[in-house]
Amino acid sequence: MNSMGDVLTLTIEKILWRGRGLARLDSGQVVMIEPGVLPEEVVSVRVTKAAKDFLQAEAVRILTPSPLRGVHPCPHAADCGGSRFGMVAPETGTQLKADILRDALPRALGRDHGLHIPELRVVPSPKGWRYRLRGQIHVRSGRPHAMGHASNDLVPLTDCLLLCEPLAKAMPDLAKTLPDGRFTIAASPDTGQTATEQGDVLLPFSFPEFGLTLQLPPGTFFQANWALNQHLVRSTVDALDGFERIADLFCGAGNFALPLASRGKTVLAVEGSLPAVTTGTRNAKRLNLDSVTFRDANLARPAAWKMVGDFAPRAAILDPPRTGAKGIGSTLLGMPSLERLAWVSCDVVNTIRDAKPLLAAGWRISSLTLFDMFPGTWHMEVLMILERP
Ligand SMILES: C[S@@+](CC[C@H](N)C(=O)[O-])C[C@H]1O[C@@H](n2cnc3c(N)ncnc32)[C@H](O)[C@@H]1O
Repeated sequence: MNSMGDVLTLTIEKILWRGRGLARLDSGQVVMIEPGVLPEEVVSVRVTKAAKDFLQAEAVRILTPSPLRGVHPCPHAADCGGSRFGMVAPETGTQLKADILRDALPRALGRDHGLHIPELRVVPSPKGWRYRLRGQIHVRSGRPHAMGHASNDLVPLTDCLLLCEPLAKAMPDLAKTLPDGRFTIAASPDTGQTATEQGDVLLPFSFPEFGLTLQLPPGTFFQANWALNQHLVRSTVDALDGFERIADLFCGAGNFALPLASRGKTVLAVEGSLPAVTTGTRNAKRLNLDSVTFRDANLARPAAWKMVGDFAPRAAILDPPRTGAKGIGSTLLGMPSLERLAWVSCDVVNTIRDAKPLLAAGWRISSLTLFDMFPGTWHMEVLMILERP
């Protein structure tokens, strides 16, 4: 029996969903190791939790490194948890994520799921580093910090390799304008202009393929990897080609709804954050996109779904937060007008949990695409298209 604090030598079998390494003791007992280890590495680990069926552990030393492991390029890597897979080349990271997804998806579906899983399409990020146009910093005495991964201590930041160049460069000056606290900072992909969530600056964000430029406040949610977001939006819009009435649920400020409206679709865009709805509505008005209606509603409540049902969409986009949207599968099943769903997922295990009632009723997964939105981390965005039987 192992207990907390024990040090073990283990070989990593594979990386699990959420980035943890899986290893087994000679007895067969599973050990899950905190993110940052790679397949086939021999690692010295310290047990941090001894549960009944498994152990949790953290790596103390990499004894035999994977040939995939290189030197992490960030000076803050040892303390900051922001890019825990930054020790592999970005292309390798993308392949690693594809392996993680190929392993996790059938397991989430359940042992005897009997479903056809389409071949995975993988879209890498145009940039492996310096891709984020939005980030969060903790400010203390006018200086930027990140939350340390091994503790709750703040790590002073001189740079962040995830942030695009203009934002990383402006970070110290932006921090000087802020009181102590946690703040969003953002940069425009069009002009490089930077701003914090405080104040009333609007930053331009273009969709060249759709001929649209949105004006977004830095504090509003938008996809941080804007270059790859172009591919995500195009794939989603293409997947719903042929449908005229579309519900964009968990729509944010209209990342999908506005491009869809620019193609003449009638869109009901539903979102629980009022500032995002206000931003979406303002952009629709500015751009004369009058076939989209934004509604501020909580999709955990039946009243919101009554509104969606009354709209009678033929297709829907679902892009809930990481925690997913429990109960949504049964609600969608009760909506007879729906024929196709574009489910945008940043946690596919939660998505499968939520989609199970639809899959059990015969809906099929017709396509599956991994967008490597967050290089340097284990996180990924998955677009799953579901079709009514
Ligand atoms: C992953 S973001 C997606 C936003 C948008 N689709 C985009 O691509 O920019 C999830 C969105 O769901 C919204 N949200 C979370 N819980 C919600 C709820 N219960 N009802 C409605 N919207 C919710 C959040 O405010 C956030 O804007």
